[in-house]
Amino acid sequence: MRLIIRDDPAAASKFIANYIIDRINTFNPSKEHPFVLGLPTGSSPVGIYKVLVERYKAGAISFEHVVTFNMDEYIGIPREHPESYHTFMYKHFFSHVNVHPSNIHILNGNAQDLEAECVGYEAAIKAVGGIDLFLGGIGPDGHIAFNEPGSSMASRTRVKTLAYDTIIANSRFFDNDLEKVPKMALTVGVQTVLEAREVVIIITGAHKSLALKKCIEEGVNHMWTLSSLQLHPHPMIVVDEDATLELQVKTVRYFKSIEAVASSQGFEQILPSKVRTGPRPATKSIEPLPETKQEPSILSPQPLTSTLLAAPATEYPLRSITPELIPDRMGSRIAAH
Ligand SMILES: N[C@@H]1[C@@H](O)[C@H](O)[C@@H](COP(=O)(O)O)O[C@@H]1O
Repeated sequence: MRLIIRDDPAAASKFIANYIIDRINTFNPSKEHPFVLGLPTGSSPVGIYKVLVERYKAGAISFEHVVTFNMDEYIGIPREHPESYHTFMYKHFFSHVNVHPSNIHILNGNAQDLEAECVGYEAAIKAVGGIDLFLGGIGPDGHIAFNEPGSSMASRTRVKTLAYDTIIANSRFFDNDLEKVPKMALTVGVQTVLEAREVVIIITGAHKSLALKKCIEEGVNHMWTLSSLQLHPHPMIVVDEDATLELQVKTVRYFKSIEAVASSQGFEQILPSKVRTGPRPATKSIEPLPETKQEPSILSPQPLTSTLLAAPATEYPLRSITPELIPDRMGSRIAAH
């Protein structure tokens, strides 16, 4: 886990935008080998999109070969609604860069068959070889995408009822009228996020500081679904100073010192080159275990346990099927005389 602390939301956003640009450029995507980017909505990522658009206009990045998957979408409001996540994404990002409309994926909250929509979304992610980098934000209750407290850590894209706290939080976008806030949404699951090769989260503001504490200083807990990142091999959380208010001083100092020492040694903490540039597995998003046992190092920080824990739920070892019950009576065990 990397925790990057910056003075304010603008500096945190700039750090993430530059990180994403660096990742895409290093990956050097092509039509046959596109970079697959997971994207969030909400007020937190707005500053990131702003920098990405500026840097695109300055010629620092192209989205020509970038495929996108959004995290979530409300159910029951038209796509053209000013607060739909479709509208949000076009307003803040897609309309300003050269991403191909055919490469954009956003869940359709008005699909006739919502279940089929979710299954198809997971299949589409798999078909492009999995998500390279999932960018996300969190709610004040620590939810990632719309994976509200109590969501299964093995969850996948599905219909979700929104928590009352989230409905209240989101009412600011609906004239502060709870009645107008959609109560249901489609969302990628916790497991969908964990299967991305890399996850980057932005958290800003004192109102999210308790969630940050729960997610990084305490154990994995389905009541704070961001804490699932502790099971991911390459998570990075970027925060502003306000978001650290509930953290212990030693936690803040620890993560700051890690970053300072790394840069004093002349390098950033980077991903193993295979994760940065592929080659990607055809259908699985998790890298195969190395054949020879490798000691984890700064360039290969992937211990065996994290690989196993982040493996798709379907790949956990299956228990053998319980045999049919055979009727048995104590009497039948007593030898006849
Ligand atoms: N489903 C979205 C989340 O993906 C987002 O992280 C959260 C935070 O939004 P904000 O950044 O506005 O606090 O809002 C909604 O709940």
